[in-house]
Amino acid sequence: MALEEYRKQIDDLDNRILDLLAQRMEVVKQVGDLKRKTKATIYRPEREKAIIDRLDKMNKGLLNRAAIEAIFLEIFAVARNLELPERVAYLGPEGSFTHQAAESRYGAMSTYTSLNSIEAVFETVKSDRARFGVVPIENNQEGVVQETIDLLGRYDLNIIAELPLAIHFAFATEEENLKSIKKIYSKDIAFRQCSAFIEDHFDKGVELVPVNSTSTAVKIAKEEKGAAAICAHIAAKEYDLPILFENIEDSGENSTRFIILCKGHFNEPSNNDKTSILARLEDKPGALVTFLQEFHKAKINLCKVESRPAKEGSNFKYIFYIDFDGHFNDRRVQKVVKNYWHNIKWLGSYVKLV
Ligand SMILES: C=C(O[C@@H]1C=C(C(=O)O)C=C[C@H]1O)C(=O)O
Repeated sequence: MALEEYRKQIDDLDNRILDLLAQRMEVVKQVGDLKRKTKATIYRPEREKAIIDRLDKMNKGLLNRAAIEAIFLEIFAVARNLELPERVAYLGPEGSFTHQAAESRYGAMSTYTSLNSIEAVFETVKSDRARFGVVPIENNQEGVVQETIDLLGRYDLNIIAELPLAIHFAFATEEENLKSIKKIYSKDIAFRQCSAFIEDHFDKGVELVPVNSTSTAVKIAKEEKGAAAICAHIAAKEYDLPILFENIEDSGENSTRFIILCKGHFNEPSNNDKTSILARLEDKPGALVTFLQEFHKAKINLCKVESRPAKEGSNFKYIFYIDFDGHFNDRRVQKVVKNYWHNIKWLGSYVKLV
């Protein structure tokens, strides 16, 4: 068949896809009206997961699960926006990895607010200036983001979803020749994670200048002669700084887990959930062991236990951040927590992705 004929077929199929999408959005609008009347929640991650699971199962074509997910997450994002445009606050600046994570879930049609600190994201969601907040909670090379854990204790917000993102760094500059580069701007953590690349390509004479974000690094490198930035792909694109090398990080397994925060939101069980809690246990020998043994006895898998010193004025010495498999409503989970009501703060139960 000639190219023109193939293209004709593609055009016809696109027309049908668009028509079907418009029909889908009509139904979504009705769902939106219904939800507004009943004051129900717009974002239902467990329903979105169920749709993707079902499509993945019935799929006989060329698409794999990742492709189905990429297409449908964008459709869901547009759908939610049609039900009720909802603002998403994230730890900025624009072009940060958190921005990239937020866009991967909320798509191109949502309204975003970039904020300067993790606490500002909590505060913005708390005071209803945004419906959702996206912040990092853990990097597999650097460990947990302690500020996020502490803020989860201080604010009454819920974790409604987790977002794992593979972190890749790019090397971007206006210079065409590496020899002309005198200064490299980036975040401290990025220099550490790209140390082999820097050693392999530059001598000791090059100055590594830490700045507060990789987006700032890009902005400076865009203006300054002889400068380069180590940054997120999205940041270089945003400021139109040419990328010379992609994926320059030492370890190919650098990933960050982000969480989505929301006020007063409860996800229905999805069959593959994770629950996060904060536990304040008495300062006496064996308190933590006894508590954790309850999970063991109930055959509940613990994914993470992090201890944080309790702040002054508290009767407790340590606070433990705990992730475990299962939904808070599961009978097994309820059995464990029923003797610990006073010690536990439930943070959220959400679809497990990691
Ligand atoms: C339409 C709904 O609202 C949202 C959009 C969805 C969709 O586009 O299919 C699914 C779940 C919700 O996040 C719904 O709850 O069914």
